[in-house]
Amino acid sequence: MAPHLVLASQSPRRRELLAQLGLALEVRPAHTDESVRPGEPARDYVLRVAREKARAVAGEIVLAADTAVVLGGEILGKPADAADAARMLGALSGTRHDVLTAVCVRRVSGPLGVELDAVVRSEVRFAMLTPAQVAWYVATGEPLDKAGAYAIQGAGGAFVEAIAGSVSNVVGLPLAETAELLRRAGYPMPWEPR
Ligand SMILES: Cc1cn([C@H]2C[C@H](O)[C@@H](COP(=O)(O)OP(=O)(O)OP(=O)(O)O)O2)c(=O)[nH]c1=O
Repeated sequence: MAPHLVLASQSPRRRELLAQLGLALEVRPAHTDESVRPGEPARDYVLRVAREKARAVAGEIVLAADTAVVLGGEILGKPADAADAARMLGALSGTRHDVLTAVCVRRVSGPLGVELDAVVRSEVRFAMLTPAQVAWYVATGEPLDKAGAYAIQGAGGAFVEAIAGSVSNVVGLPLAETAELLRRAGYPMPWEPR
């Protein structure tokens, strides 16, 4: 029988991405402080937060992730409010940014205790946005719970001119790398022979 898999995330996107693989899991959101430390590089930040989320929740195998949009070294997390969302979208307009997602898989039971992680980077090129586009998009409410104030899988997809790298990574969970971490942690992936 497959070990009990816990997703330490409140994000419906992450749950849906794992559901695409047909994995049975339980959701137990982790409530951790997501503030950036002064001078903390983006890579270190997402990795630290993903590890903290994975360590905050009990389970046989615990999976957690953290996503940040990085624009010229500045980490854009989830916007504080509508004005902050408009500011972020204005900054992303007509330029390229990175999306970093850190994934942490923890297996704590028995002698097989392991903690595995990966940081995946995708590059996104945004169209030049008009003030009307920004105002309309912020009013949809979609940006408010998204890193960098947009959702590539939603209406925000209309602003994305090009992407290099993993699409699922931008949505919040890089599926290829996540499957590999789970496999390495001893989770039987559905395509492996029994
Ligand atoms: C850039 C981008 C981000 N996002 C989302 C993914 C994440 O849910 C969110 C980034 O916030 P996170 O803090 O990584 O995740 P979360 O607070 O939603 O969930 P939890 O901490 O419980 O795991 O932004 C999209 O859905 N689409 C996008 O295109």
